[in-house]
Amino acid sequence: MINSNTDLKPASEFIRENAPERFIYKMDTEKHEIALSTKDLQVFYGDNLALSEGDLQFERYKITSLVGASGSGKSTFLRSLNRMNDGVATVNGNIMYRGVDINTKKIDVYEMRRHIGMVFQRPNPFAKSIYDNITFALTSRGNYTKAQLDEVVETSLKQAALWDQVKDELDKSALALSGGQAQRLVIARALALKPDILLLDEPSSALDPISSAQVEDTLLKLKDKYTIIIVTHNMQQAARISDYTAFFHMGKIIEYDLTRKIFTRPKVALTNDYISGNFG
Ligand SMILES: Nc1ncnc2c1ncn2[C@@H]1O[C@H](COP(=O)(O)OP(=O)(O)OP(=O)(O)O)[C@@H](O)[C@H]1O
Repeated sequence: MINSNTDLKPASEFIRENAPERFIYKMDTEKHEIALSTKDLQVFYGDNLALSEGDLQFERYKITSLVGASGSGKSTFLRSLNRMNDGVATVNGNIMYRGVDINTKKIDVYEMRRHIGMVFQRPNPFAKSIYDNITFALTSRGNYTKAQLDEVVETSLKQAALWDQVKDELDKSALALSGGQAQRLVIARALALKPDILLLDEPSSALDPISSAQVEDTLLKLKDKYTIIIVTHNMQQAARISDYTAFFHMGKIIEYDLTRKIFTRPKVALTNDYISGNFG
């Protein structure tokens, strides 16, 4: 007999009654290049466990949507990916980027964020010219010639599909741009640092439908060169633009798969309920 302690509970009692079923797609790394992955990610705000069992792989040059009801932990997860939760939450687990765990103390967080950039929900251009918005992060950390800066401004604005609209008024205040233009300027500002991965937290939820469609078009064009991870509440948007979708529920990733599978044949009943609009 392995253990004669008759006070121990039977092992069947370890099974949690209401633990939701989960399905997390694992990529074949021979066929898919992984740009970023997380392992056992766990996030606490004080004593409150906001996210656990965060294991995801993000494929290079693909768009991954993070979806789920309000408070399910999507932003908490996304913000952890480039250490935006430093000083706000305790993040345990590994975030692997090019063979390095970026969730360790020895990481130069500012340098890492040049590789993994973030765009927030509300367009937040600086009270500066369009030109200076793009060049600000570069000039504050290095020496560039005017020609180099001009080149970065043009390339970033073209990539963000804003160049044609603003090329003759680069000295104009960025605060005068429309919501959709401002959000594309903020995307251009992130691109100016030549990141590898772009994280976007509901980048079009504060925009009108036309501006939102422009931002979506921009993201689709960007995936040739960037790996994109986006939090969205808009199921149509997730279905339209993303290659992979992760469904979050009460601080856990319940299902992760190819977007077309999530939206046509989800493996977990809860995912189906959410995407069918039954809750959230
Ligand atoms: N800065 C914070 N301090 C304390 N608790 C927080 C903080 N940010 C988020 N939380 C809590 O963590 C949980 C997950 O929140 P999170 O913002 O990640 O969810 P979400 O799925 O992104 O929601 P939404 O779609 O509304 O943005 C919630 O219970 C929330 O109250």
